[in-house]
Amino acid sequence: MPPAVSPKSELRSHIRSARRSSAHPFSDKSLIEAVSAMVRAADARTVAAYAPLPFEAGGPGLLPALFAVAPQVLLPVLLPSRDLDWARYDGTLAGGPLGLSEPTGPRLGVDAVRSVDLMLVPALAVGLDGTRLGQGGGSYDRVLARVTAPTIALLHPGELLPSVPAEPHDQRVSGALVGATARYETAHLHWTKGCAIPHYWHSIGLSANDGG
Ligand SMILES: Nc1nc2c(c(=O)[nH]1)N(C=O)[C@@H](CNc1ccc(C(=O)N[C@@H](CCC(=O)O)C(=O)O)cc1)CN2
Ligand SMILES: Nc1ncnc2c1ncn2[C@@H]1O[C@H](COP(=O)(O)OP(=O)(O)OP(=O)(O)O)[C@@H](O)[C@H]1O
Repeated sequence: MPPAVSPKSELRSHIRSARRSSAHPFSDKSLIEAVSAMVRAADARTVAAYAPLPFEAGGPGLLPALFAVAPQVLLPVLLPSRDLDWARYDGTLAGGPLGLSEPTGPRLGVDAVRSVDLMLVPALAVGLDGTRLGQGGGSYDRVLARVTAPTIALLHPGELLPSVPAEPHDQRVSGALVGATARYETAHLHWTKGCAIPHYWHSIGLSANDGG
C-alpha cells in the first residue's frame, strides 16, 4: 500500500512544483510595489518580513526594497524548536538551515514580533478565510499567535484558494497580497472577513475586496 499523504503535504508538493516550473517576474514586481506603498501609507516603523527562498513570492528584490522604505526590518532566525527568533536586517544575510538566508545581527528574542507595525508572512497558499499553508514547520502558527499588527501573506497568482486544508493549531493571516500576472496589473489585496482593513490602505490604489 502506498504511504498515506496528508491533504496539506499533497497541496505543498503541488504548489512547490508549480512554483519551480514558472517564473513570476510581474508578480514579484507588483508585490514589491504594493508592499512599499503599504509600508509608506501605514507609516510602518518596524516591518517583520522574510528572505524569500528561490521561487517564493517577493523574490530577491523584496528585501532591498523594504530596506529602502522601512526604518526597521526584522527577519526570522529558525530555532531548533522550529519557533522563530528575530534579528534586524542590516543589508546582509548568511546561509542558515534548509537553504534559508538569515540575518547575522543580535537575536532579539521570539517576542520581538509583538511590537511590529506590519508582518509579511511567507506562504505556499492561503484560503479565503485566511487559513495559511506554509512550509510545514509550524513556525508561523507560533509566531502569528503573538502578533496583533496586520499579517499579510505574499502569494503568486493562483495561490489564493477557495479553501486550504486546516488543522486546529492553524493561525490565520489578516490578508493575502496576490501578485500580478501581467506587466501593467497591480497586486490584489484579499482581506480576510472579520478583519478590519486599516483606513490607510484604501488610499493606495490596490485592487482589494472590502473585508468584513
Ligand atoms: N523565506 C522563508 N523563511 C522562513 C520560512 C519560510 O517559509 N520562508 N519559515 C517558515 O516557517 C521558517 C523556516 N522554515 C522552513 C521549514 C521548512 C522548509 C522546508 O521544508 N523546505 C523544503 C524545500 C522547500 C521548497 O522546495 O520550496 C526542504 O528543505 O526540502 C523551509 C523553511 C523561517 N524562515
Ligand atoms: N503552536 C505550536 N506549538 C508547537 N508546535 C506546533 C504549533 N503549531 C503547529 N505546530 C506543529 O507544527 C507542525 C506543522 O504545522 P503546519 O503544517 O501547520 O505548518 P505550516 O504552518 O505549514 O509551517 P510554517 O509556519 O513553518 O511555514 C504541526 O503538525 C504541529 O506539530
